[in-house]
Amino acid sequence: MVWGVGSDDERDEGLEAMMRRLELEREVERVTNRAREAYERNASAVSTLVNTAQIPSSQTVLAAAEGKVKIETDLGGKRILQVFRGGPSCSSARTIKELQRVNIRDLNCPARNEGKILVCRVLTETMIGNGITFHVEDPEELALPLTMPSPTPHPSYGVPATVLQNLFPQGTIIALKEPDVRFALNGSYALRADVPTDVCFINGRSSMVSAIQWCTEATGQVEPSWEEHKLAGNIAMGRKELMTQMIAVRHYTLGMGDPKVVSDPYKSFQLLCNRAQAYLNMRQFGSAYRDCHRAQSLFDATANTTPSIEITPDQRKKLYWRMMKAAYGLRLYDHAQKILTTKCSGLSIPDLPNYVLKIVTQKTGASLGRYDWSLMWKDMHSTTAPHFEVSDYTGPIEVQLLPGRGRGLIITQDVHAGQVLLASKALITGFLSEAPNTALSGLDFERNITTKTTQVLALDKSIHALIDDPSVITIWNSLHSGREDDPESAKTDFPRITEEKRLADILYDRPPQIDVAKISGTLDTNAFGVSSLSRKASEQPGNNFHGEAEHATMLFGLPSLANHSCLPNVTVSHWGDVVVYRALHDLSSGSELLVSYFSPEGSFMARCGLAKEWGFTCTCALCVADESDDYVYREILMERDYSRLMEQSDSLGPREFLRKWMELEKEVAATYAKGRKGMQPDLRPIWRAIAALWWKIDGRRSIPAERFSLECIGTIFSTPQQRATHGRTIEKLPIISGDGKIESILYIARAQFVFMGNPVEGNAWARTAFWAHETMFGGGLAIFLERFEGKLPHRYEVDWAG
Ligand SMILES: C[S@@+](CC[C@H](N)C(=O)[O-])C[C@H]1O[C@@H](n2cnc3c(N)ncnc32)[C@H](O)[C@@H]1O
Repeated sequence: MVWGVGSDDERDEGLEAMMRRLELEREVERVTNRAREAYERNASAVSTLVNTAQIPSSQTVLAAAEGKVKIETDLGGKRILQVFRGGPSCSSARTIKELQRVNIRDLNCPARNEGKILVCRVLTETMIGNGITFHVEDPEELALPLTMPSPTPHPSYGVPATVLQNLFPQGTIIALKEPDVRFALNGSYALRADVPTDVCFINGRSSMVSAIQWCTEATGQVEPSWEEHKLAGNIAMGRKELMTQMIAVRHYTLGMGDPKVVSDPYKSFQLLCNRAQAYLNMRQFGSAYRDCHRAQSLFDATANTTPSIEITPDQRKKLYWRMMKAAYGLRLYDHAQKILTTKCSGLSIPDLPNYVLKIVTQKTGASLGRYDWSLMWKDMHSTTAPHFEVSDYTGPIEVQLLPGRGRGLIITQDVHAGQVLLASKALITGFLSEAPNTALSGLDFERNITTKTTQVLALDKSIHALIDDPSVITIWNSLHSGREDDPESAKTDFPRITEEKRLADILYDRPPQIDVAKISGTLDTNAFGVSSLSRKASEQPGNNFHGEAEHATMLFGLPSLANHSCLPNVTVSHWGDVVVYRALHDLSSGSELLVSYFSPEGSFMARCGLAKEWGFTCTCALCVADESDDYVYREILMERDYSRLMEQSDSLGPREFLRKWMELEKEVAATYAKGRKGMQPDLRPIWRAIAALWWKIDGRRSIPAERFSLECIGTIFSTPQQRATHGRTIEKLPIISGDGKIESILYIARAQFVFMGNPVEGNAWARTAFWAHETMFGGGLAIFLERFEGKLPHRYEVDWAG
């Protein structure tokens, strides 16, 4: 409700909401300050053995937890959460067997207690907020809170509370590898597991646990039998909800720890197969593949092990089918095909022909850059977080080290306008819809940066993605981490990893080491906000603190190596989580592929500022030309007079308004150096405003004005001879990516129909708009028509075939 409008009751509500917001802002500030103090204390304190006198007993903790609120700050039903990062946060790369069991009194703080493992019991119910937090007790009945900021592969902010609370029920026994002990916000000791693989489920019947003497009986349930775990897992998995698959995984994992299962490979096989399916349902393809591989080694002599069990043909079929799907999900298409032909042929699986076709399609995409754009377009509209099953395509480009700009992408053969040069699926995405009704603010004290909701989500998901598929770590490492101390920051190439190498990394001997600070740095330096062709997925309103729209966050591999120019020669389009680079013009072999990191329509000073933030000075022809202009005065004119005119639209008659815009055009044009030819992007919005006014006063004159607006950004119009050969009105497209130039071309098409009564010209301009769309985005006429329905000269029949 707008403040000051409506009944007294509504006004009171408005006031109340405002007070709540102010109070919340103060609370956010208080918590931030406390967190910063805790971070600084942790960073500067000398690590010493914990003082047990300052650690509460299990009873004290249980009494204090009684009736505690479980969900944090709330504003009108919306959760406002702060996520704090900072401090060392590398996961343990050791196996449980390599670690020495200790109790809480043996731990140091602040420290990552290397070489140690803490076996403890979940004491309290799970609190939900910044990830999840619950207290654990050790065998001596000392209790500490344990926080897991990223407990689930699907960000916990979108996971129902009931699922989160069921992940670690009271009484569950867990082992904390190389425990990270820190001072919490209130100054007391706290455990933290930034990487969830450091927290292992331990079956209460296992030899490790039965050797422990606990002071008290466990609160909560007694360890179920392995059959009960299997049944509970099957029930959770059968509910077919993504979130309950995590519960299924927990049950199967605990079941596998039962001594009866450990000593019986057949039982292990069953649980591994089931867990693989639960992982597949969660799209955790690496974990699914590892389970299938372990299960295979129990019966298949070709897996380089001595088979220890016999299985039924049905079990065999199920296992290989799951394994194939895991390989496909990992985008190991050759390997998936091999499993299909050697292990699945002859099986009566209804989906089999579908997968045969899918694999061929992916391989075609990878080798030719051909995709089913219409299908992607359709899928993109059916979800708010689109992930596509497509292979990456690398066209005729190679990575080269370029003087003064690090690596860059060089085109290795002549290419034509519109040719796909690169198509690449995001390594990681963060969509606002993944944290429904939640505003997240990430604070990284170490790097002194604040991140938005989708960036927090992307970090959470990155941790899980790398746990699931560590073969991608090589790609991550080849991107700049933004850390000076990173030995890998002087990169010279981009790794192309074979399927064999990826498989070896996925089937690791020891857990991969996940460095959260490094992941955060890499995201910060390389990920960016993405506006997808489908706005539904990429830009959703209103989740953050101030209700602003937020783009999706995405990180790409090879595409990240493209350097910047304010005169880019490729267009960038986003289809869900896939980025596509197409040549904007015909380009010759040896040219560098250049994208624009920011809008070339920005003023020279704005562009310089943005390039500086990226750590370079742009030396493109536009910047060189701009440097000799009176760019400071131009900036003043655009900041002051342009903005003022934009605000005046309603208060002046069209002719008076037009006169003012024309005056401004003259003044801005005069700031360009004498004799300067070509692009003058600052004039573009002015000419668009002039064109719009002519539309109202004398429509015919809007055509040359709109043409100027296109010329300012580098458009070259076709000569009559050129038109005679291809029928287009434009020879060379302007540099601006996005939809603006298509709108301008369609604007002229409409004016030709409406004001000039010239359908021949109208058709030529409309077809040129379609050609421009094909060059920039591809996808065919249907997509173009759907996207530009509102801008088309709709009352007139356009002859698209020409
Ligand atoms: C996304 S990376 C591009 C790949 C990078 N060159 C590399 O070696 O990893 C962005 C970084 O590349 C460099 N860069 C990009 N465009 C540049 C340009 N036009 N001139 C100089 N350096 C540039 C800057 O260091 C920038 O921070």
